[in-house]
Amino acid sequence: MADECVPVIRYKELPEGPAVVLLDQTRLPAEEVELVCTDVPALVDAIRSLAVRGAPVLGIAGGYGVALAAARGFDVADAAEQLAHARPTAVNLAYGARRVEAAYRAAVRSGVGEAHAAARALAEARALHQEDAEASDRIAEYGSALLSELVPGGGLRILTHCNTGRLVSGGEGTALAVVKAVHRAGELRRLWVGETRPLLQGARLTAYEAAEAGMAYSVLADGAAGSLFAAGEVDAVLVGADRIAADGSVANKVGTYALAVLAGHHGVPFVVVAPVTTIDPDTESGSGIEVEQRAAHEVTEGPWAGPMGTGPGAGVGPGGGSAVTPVGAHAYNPAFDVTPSALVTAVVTDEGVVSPVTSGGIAELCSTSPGRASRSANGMMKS
Ligand SMILES: CSC[C@@H](O)[C@@H](O)C(=O)COP(=O)(O)O
Repeated sequence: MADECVPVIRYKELPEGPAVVLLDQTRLPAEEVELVCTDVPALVDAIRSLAVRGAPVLGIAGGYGVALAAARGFDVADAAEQLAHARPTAVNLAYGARRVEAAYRAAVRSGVGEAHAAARALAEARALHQEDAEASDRIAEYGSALLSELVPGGGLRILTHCNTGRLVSGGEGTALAVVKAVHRAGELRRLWVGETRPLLQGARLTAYEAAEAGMAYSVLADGAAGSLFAAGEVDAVLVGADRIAADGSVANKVGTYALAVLAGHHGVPFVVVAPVTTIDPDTESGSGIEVEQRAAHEVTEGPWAGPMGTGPGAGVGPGGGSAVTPVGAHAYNPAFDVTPSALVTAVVTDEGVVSPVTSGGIAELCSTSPGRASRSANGMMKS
């Protein structure tokens, strides 16, 4: 990450006390604005409004939020509960909150006193942040090596969905970290960026990161993916994950499943990239993953004109945007969908690659993964 970038997330001592300071992703790419959260409700709002979003950084936000509660003398158990449930699908959020809560509780039990316990909570949150940055580097290595096996010869045209880069991570991200490594190696011909309706994480955020990295990229309407495959323009699909069940089913941004079906039909590798902390062995299968349902106005109003944008129609509809549907239109707005493992060529993690994607392969990875081991050792509870 270049020095001049506004940090995606940090815990900062301000004159008015400690705070979690976020790069407000709802304002990108128009402006880089920081959002200062001095209490847990403000951070929960930031998580729900997607000012901070994407599985790994949600874990970091959950961790810093609990540390903030401890430092400010709020009820830590309540804070962890609020944060763990702020959004239901990305397992990392509950993981981060519970892990830091467990560190705080262990410190309190050891009798070190509140101030030291708060310091231990912050140290744990910082460790989580650092681990995620390191995981990102390993993911990039594993992912780029896998791609050169799957699609030898370079000149790759990679299709991605949503945003999986530095904005979702302590490091360079997950799927986009792999793309960045391929780009640095001179082997990326084009990054196809699905716009990712309704909130345009692809068009707004991935395009922003692709431009920042100097990649050749094109943004496409989600509905244009089919014709792109039919034209033979896609060599591989790389996406992130919000939760991977024990059977290898993958919950990710809505629209991912359609891309997996297209990739399967056209014989194109479909690769899921995530840290091991996104694997949830307690969720047996995809049908057990809770998919967040979001407000109708995200679909019925143009995000470009509302809180996610700066267009002339801002502020017109009930959600703050300008209505694009008839008044009273109902909407179907799941934030995620679930792709069965049979459609996934490989799951790339910071601890290795699972391919073919089977429950046995996922279980084996978890059993040998230090990340997964520390998760249970730190008292992660299913939320
Ligand atoms: C590495 S990020 C993977 C996923 O979290 C990402 O693809 C995604 O679906 C994010 O959804 P969002 O609703 O923007 O939080």
